[in-house]
Amino acid sequence: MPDSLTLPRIVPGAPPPSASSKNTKRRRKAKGKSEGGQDEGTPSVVVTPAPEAHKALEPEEAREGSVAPDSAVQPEAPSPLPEEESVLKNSPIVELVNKRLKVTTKKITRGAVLAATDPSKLNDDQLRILKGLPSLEAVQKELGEVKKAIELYEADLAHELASKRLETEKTADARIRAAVESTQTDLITKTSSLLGLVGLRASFATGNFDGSAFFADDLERSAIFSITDALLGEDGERKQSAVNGFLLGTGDFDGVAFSRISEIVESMRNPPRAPTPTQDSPIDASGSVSVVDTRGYAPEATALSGSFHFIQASEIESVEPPAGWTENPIEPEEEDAAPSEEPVTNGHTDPTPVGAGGSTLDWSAEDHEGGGLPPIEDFAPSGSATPAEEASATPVDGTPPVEGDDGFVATHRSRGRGRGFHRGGGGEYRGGHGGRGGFRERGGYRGEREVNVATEVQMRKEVKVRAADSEDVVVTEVEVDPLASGGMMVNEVAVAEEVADVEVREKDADTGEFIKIAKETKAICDKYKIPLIINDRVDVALAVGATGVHLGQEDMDIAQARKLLPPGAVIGISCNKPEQVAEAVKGGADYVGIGAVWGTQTKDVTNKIIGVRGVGERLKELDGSGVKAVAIGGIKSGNLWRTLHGSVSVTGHALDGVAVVSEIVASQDPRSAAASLSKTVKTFKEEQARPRELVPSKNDIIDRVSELVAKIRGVNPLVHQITNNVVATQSANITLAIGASPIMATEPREMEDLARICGALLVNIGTLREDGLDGPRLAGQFANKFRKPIVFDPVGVGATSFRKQSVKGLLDLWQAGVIKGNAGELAALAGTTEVIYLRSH
Ligand SMILES: Cc1ncc(COP(=O)(O)OP(=O)(O)O)c(N)n1
Ligand SMILES: Cc1nc(C(=O)O)sc1CCOP(=O)(O)O
Repeated sequence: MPDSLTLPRIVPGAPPPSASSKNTKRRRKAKGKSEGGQDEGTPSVVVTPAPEAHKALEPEEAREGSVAPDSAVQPEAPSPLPEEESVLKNSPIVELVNKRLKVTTKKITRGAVLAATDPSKLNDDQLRILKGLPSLEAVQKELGEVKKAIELYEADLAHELASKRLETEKTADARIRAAVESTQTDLITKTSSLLGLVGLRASFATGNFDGSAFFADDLERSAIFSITDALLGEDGERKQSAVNGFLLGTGDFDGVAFSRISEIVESMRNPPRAPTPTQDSPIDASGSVSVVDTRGYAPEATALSGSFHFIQASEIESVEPPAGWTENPIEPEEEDAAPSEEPVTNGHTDPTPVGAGGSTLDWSAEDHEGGGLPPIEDFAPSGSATPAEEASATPVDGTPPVEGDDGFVATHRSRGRGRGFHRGGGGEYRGGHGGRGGFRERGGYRGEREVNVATEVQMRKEVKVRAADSEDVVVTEVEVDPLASGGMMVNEVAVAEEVADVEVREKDADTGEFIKIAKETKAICDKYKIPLIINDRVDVALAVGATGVHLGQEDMDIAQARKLLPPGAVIGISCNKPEQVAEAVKGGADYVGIGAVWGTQTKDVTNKIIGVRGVGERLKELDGSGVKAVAIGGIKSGNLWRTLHGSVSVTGHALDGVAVVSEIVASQDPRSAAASLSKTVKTFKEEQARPRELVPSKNDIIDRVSELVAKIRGVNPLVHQITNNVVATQSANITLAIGASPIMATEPREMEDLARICGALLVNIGTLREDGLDGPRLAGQFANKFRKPIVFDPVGVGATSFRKQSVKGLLDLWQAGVIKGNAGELAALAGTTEVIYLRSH
C-alpha cells in the first residue's frame, strides 16, 4: 500500500492520532522529504481552523500527506496522455509555491495549537502569532489557488505538448510505414523483374525469345544477355554487381545504366497493348499488322519466362505516317529484298524494304556495288518536309562515292534469287584429306523452327564457315542437323557459294558421332575446296584430316596441339582479353577468335562482352605479328558494318573476318545471309586496302570544298543537327549559307523519319545532358542504317567522366564518318595523354 494512504487524515477538531510506528515514521520521513511533505518535527495532530472545516481538501494537501487522496478536489486538468503520466512531476514554480505553503501551514498549525491554549498563558510573541493567524490562513488560501492555477496551466501545456508529440510520432510512424511498404513493393517488383530476367535467360538460350523489339540497340541487347549470364554464372563478383545494380538501380552493366535495364525488363514484362481497333484505327479489321521483328518467335504456351508477356504480332500497332507528310507507298517486299533487320529500337524497326520504291535513297541496292556514300547529288533535297522523290539507286553519274573511305558502303541484301555476289578468287584449298561424306537432308528444318524452337535447338549442330574471301578467316557458320534426314542442302549451297572455311562446333555428340559429323562436313568442304576447322578437339581434327583446330582458353594449349597436328595445320584460339591475344601471338597461333563482341543467344558467354571498340583494343596486340583475327559473337548483317569499322584499332589494325553462327543458321535463306555477310567483309577489306590521302594539299582542299559547295547548292540537302545550344543558331545559319537546310531536332521519336529524309547528321555533345542521350543514340543508328554520313563532335570529351561515358556509349553504338575534334579531344578519344603531356611541358 502506498505510504500516502497510511498517513493520518487531518480532520477538523478530531483527537490527535496515535503515535506512528518507527517504520511508518521512517517511511513517512523519506516520503516527506522527497515530496516536500511534513518533516518529523511537524506535529502529527493538526486542526484546521473552523472557517475551513467544511472545505474539501486541495489535491496538494493530499499529495503532501495532509489528507487522504480521495478527499481531494481534483483539478479540472485534462487527463494526462499515457506517456504524460510517467513524466508528471512538479515544475520548479509549483515547488516554490509548495515550499511557501509548507511554511505557512507550519505557522498555521502552530497558531492552531496556540488558539486551543488559554490566552492568559500565552506570551506576547504567541499572542502576536495568534493574531496573525487569519492573515496566514488567507495567504495559505491564496497560495493554494495560485498553485492550482499553475498546475492547471502546466497540465494543459503538458497535454498539448504530449498531443503534439503524439501527432509527430504518428506522422513519423506513418511515413516510416509508407517508406517500408514502398521499399517492400519496390523490392518485390525488382525481385520479380530479376527473376523474370533469369527466366528470360532460358528463353534466350533456346532461341525462344529474341526480344529485339525492346532493345534500343545492340549494346542494350548485349547488356541484357550478359546480365542474365552474370546472374546465372560462376563469377560471384559479377553476379553480385548485377544483383546490386539491379536492386539499387544505380550504376551500369556493360555500358547500359541499370535504370535502363530495369526499364527494358519492365517493358518486356508489360509490353504495350495495342489499342482496340476502331474504324479509324491503323489496325485493320482483319487484324493484319506490321510485324516488329521478323525473327521474334511467337511464343508457345510453354513460354519459359513465366511472368513475361511476349508481344504478339496482333498487339503491335501499325505505324502511321506522321500527319501532313506525304509518305511514299510501301511497296510489297521484292522477291529479292530482305526485310530490313537493324537497328531495331524500342518497338520500332524499319519494315520498309530499302530501295523498294520507298521514299529514301537506296544505298543498299545491288547496283550500288561500289559501296560507300552516294554522291551528294543523291541526297534528298530539302525545302519542304515532304520526303524527296526516290533518287536513283545508282549514282547519277556513275562516279565513285564522294567519301569513299568513311565506311558507308551498301550492304547487299538481296535474297532468294541469289544474284549479286560472286566469290572473288575462291578459297585456297588447304584441306585435302578425307573422303566423301554426304549430308543427310535437313528435313523441313525451317518449318520446324518456326513452330518449335526448342526442338530445333536441341537438334542443332553447328558448323562454322569462314570468310568468303580466299585467305580470309571466318565469316559464317552453318548447321548440320544429324537427326534430320536429307543433309545440308541449303547450307551446302551457302558454303559453296559464299564462305571461305568451315568450323565444326559440336557440343553434344560423343566422339564417334562428332567424327561422323566432321567427316560429312569435310566432304562438303572438299567438294568446294574450303578448309575445315574443328572446334576444341584435336583428336577429331586428326581423325578426319581437318585443316586445323580452334582452341578455347581452357582447351589443349597451342604448343601441344602443334606437336600432335601435321605441319601446316591451322590453329586458332579464342581470346576475350588483350593479354590472351598477346599470349596467343607468343604461343604461335595462326588466328585468334575475338569475342564476344555483342550479346549472343548461341552460347552461354561467361566472359565480358567487349563491344566493337574492345575488339580494337585486342587487335592492337596483333600489330606486326601476322596473326589473323576474326570477331565472334552476335554478329549480324545489321551490325557487321559497325563491327568491322568500329573495331579498327587506334593503330589501324582491322579485323580479317568475322565468325557468325545464327545469322546464317537461323536464316530463312542461309545462302543470301552468307552472301550479304561476305560481301560486306569483302567491301570493307577493299576499302581498307585503298590508299588513303591522309593529308591532302591546301589547294586540293580548296578545290574540293568549292566543288562540294556547288553541289550542295544544287541539291539543297537537309542536314539533321543535334548540336549544343551555344552554337545552334550559328550552325543553322551557316548551313543555310552554304546552300543546305538545317533541321535541329532532338526528339528521339523523330530520329527514324529524319534519318530517312536527311542528307547527313551532325552530333555535337557540347551541352549534352543524360536525358538528351536517346536522341543522338537513335539518330546515329538510323543514320547508319540509311547510310547517311555522321559528323561527330565530341566536345570536351576528356573533361568529365559523363562526357567520356556518353561518347563511349555513342561510339559503341554507331559509326561516325567524321570525328571532328581538337587535339585534346582526339587524344582523349584515342586514350592517350600525349597532348596533355605536351601542354604541361
Ligand atoms: C572463331 C572462333 N572463335 C571463338 C570460338 C569459341 O571457342 P571456345 O572458346 O572454345 O568456345 P566454344 O566454341 O568451344 O564454346 C570459336 N569456336 N570459334
Ligand atoms: C561460338 C561462340 N564463341 C563465342 C566467343 O565469345 O568466344 S560467341 C559464340 C557464338 C557466336 O554465335 P552467333 O554468331 O550466333 O552469335
